[in-house]
Amino acid sequence: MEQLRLEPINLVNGSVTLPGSKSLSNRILLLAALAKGTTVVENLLDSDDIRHMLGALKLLGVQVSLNDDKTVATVKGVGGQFLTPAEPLFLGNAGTAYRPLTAVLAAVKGDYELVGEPRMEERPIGHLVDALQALGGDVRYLKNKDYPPLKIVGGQINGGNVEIDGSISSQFLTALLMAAPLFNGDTCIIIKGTLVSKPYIDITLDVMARFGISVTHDNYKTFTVKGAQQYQAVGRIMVEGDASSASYFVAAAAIAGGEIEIKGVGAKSVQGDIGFAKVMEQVGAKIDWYDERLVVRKGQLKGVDIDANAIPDAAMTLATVALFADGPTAIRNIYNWRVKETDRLHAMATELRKVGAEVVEGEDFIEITPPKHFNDVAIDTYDDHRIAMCFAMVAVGGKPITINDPKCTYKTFPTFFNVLASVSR
Ligand SMILES: O=C(O)C1=C[C@@H](OP(=O)(O)O)[C@@H](O)[C@H](O)C1
Ligand SMILES: C=C(OP(=O)(O)O)C(=O)O
Repeated sequence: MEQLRLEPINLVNGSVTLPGSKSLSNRILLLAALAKGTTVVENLLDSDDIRHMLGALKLLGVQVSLNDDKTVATVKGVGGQFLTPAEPLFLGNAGTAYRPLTAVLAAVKGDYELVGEPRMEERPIGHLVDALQALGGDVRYLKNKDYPPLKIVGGQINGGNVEIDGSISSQFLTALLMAAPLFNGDTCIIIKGTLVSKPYIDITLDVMARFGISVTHDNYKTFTVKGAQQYQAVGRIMVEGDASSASYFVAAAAIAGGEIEIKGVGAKSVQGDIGFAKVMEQVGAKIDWYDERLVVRKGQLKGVDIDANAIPDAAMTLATVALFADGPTAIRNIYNWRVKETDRLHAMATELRKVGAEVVEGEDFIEITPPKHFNDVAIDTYDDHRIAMCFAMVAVGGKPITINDPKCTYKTFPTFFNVLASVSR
């Protein structure tokens, strides 16, 4: 197995231009494909999750041309007329490809099989399939009930009232919202249970609006979408920088001496993970806010006790910032860490303990007391890009660390370690 040795970094300095947001890239590609007309997508993320969406769209008969560095895509929308693919759509472990495609393909004519990596077969999708089946969609499990892979016979869905459980993943509601304009009639979606990861719904509504579809909702409890609508191509659309990827550089500047300018997200971001920078201000970071960039400097870091339900991805970065805070940090209301790339609650607890922290792993929370002494260890990454990236903060804090399988960052940020090296002094 490949390993990456990170020597202590005491100072960070310079400017980072973020790659495009994963959440925005995959939503925009799918809606551009469904739309009538051509859309040019700028600052597209080039990573595994996006490659899986692009691969699926190609098999569905959508023409997408990419520039040399794969950050500009010209998408010829097919107006909702996909081809039946000659082979199963392989979607890796990309939730932002698998879930929205499931709902959309249930609503357009054709036969589809959606498959993924072994971990994808352990990530639940029952709440979405229940809702699609309740609407009359023909979606079947090919292996285990409630889990991928799926067989879908797409066709007309009439719409109507439908409940969806929002307690495990917001991506199920995102998927249903994106598909609902394709249904014959109007749809009223009623949220059952508490909706997790709520800010991702704002991203979905924002992207749908850019493609001409408005959704009304009553404080995220019920959502109403008109049926028989067509997404409209937007000409050119620019993908914001990835706010989750920004979290590593916000943290790095807060931990080490120096200053980092982070270009691509700021006060105007539509991504909820920008909230991580607000949390870091509570922790002690010094941040200057601009519309589309941040400038971050070190502060005296203290432990915090936060509800991180709205920022599940960036909250992993807080767990390694906690190693350098005065006093313990508690990160709460993060049960769904357990159903992502790996069981992240268990994996983070295990690896933080290896470094020397005292850790309490609750069913839906984690408490971290900083180490008295740091161990120079190799971090297992469980095929989870965010574990690899957030444990780089140990080196930023001046302690050597080894990252096993560093290429798992390719899921969302293939150049992460190079970008980190470019600001490390
Ligand atoms: O909709 C999205 O783009 C995402 C939603 C979140 O998932 P959950 O809603 O499953 O928490 C997040 O963790 C994921 O990385 C991206
Ligand atoms: C949970 C994540 O990914 P996915 O979109 O596959 O859910 C993530 O990127 O942290």
